[in-house]
Amino acid sequence: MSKFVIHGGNRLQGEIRVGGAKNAVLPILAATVLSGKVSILTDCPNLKDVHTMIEILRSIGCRISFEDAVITIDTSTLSSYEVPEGLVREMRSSIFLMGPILGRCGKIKISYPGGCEIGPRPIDLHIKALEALGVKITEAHGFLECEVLGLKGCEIHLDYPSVGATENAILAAILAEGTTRIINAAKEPEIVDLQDFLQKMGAKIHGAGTSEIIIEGVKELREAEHRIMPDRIVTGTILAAGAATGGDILVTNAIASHVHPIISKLKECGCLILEKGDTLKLKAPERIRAVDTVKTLPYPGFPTDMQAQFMALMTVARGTSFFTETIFENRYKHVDELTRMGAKIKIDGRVAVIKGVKKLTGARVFAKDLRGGAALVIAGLIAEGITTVEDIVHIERGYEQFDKMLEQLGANIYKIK
Ligand SMILES: CC(=O)N[C@H]1[C@@H](OP(=O)(O)OP(=O)(O)OC[C@H]2O[C@@H](n3ccc(=O)[nH]c3=O)[C@H](O)[C@@H]2O)O[C@H](CO)[C@@H](O)[C@@H]1O
Ligand SMILES: C=C(OP(=O)(O)O)C(=O)O
Repeated sequence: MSKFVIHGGNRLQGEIRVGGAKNAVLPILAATVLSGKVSILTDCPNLKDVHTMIEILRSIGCRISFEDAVITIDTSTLSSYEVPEGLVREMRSSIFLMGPILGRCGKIKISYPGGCEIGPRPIDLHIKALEALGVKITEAHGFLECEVLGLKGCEIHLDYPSVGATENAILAAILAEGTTRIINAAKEPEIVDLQDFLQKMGAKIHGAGTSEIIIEGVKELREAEHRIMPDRIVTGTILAAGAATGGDILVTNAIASHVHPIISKLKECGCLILEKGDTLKLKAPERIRAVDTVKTLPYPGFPTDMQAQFMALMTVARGTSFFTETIFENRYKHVDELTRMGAKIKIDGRVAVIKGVKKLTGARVFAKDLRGGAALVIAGLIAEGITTVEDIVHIERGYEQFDKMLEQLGANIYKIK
């Protein structure tokens, strides 16, 4: 298993460009199935999850090339509605294929994706939305067998603004007959990016970014080209790393409005942040102040995908902060590892109390999940001595060449394979 070795203490300085978002490219890749034509996606991140999605799409007959951040996909050759179990188990996001394959073939057989490192992650809301559109779903032996004679537009009230369920419902409704309204939809920017791509293919959809999305079903879609939106979580992670090290950095290809909840917390910590065009400049004080509270919420609240990285930052802040994780049940696995590095953190259910210390000390720690792993890298950048972060396969699901990005900003970090 690969690991990162970090010699802590360097202040991050310089400029870095953020690439396309994992959480945008995955549903968009699934959406390409709907057209049965060629789609071209640019600025795609070269990540394990993206390769898994490509492998799944190839296994059901699609033709794909991925070179220099450009994915060209021809879904006219789709030949199967059965998604291989091994690949579905590898990546939860394979569930995004339900809506498009049902739209295109009227059938899908897919294994239940199950839970993952950050919690049980049920798919009841996806199932309810698809059933509302007329899909008959049978669950047996760990598989979902779904069938529909013709999807019918309807009103879908989501009990919770689930990002994935909103995306799956959109994808199923695009080729349905009539109008679908998704009420209490998730408002995340990745849903707006999905809408932009679908509109380029000729879909009739509006409202993404608000809590009500309206789709008029169409019979056919066309070829489209789309540039994937910048990854707001990578942007936030780099800003947090800059803040933790007392840095002075410029992040390019960033959309400031997508990271406002993070920027506002960083300002509370004493960082100066300047937004200009598609750049964000951060200048951090030598030692940041603790923020009182961080509560994860659906967008535009503070993102759960930034909770761990921000906690790493708070471990060395002046003062005490209180975190509440409201989205996932099991997203504090980084806490034991941060504690091993000298952090003072207490957990009580969904609340974590972080008492800032003057310094962390380097240690051998294990990434247990994607963002928790990124948090350990940030901790390693500020710790005294050497930190080894093991099991970085988790980190590499969501960060392309994380070590190289940080090295470009002056960090002393390298990867051992
Ligand atoms: C690929 C992708 O885009 N992943 C993101 C997406 O995940 P994902 O789409 O899985 O997250 P959801 O918004 O669906 O999940 C939020 C909460 O709803 C629950 N839930 C969800 C669906 C369902 O059918 N039933 C149910 O109970 C989940 O267990 C969780 O507690 O949004 C999350 C919340 O911003 C992010 O952390 C993930 O990075
Ligand atoms: C939890 C995440 O992703 P996924 O939904 O792909 O597991 C994440 O990106 O932090």
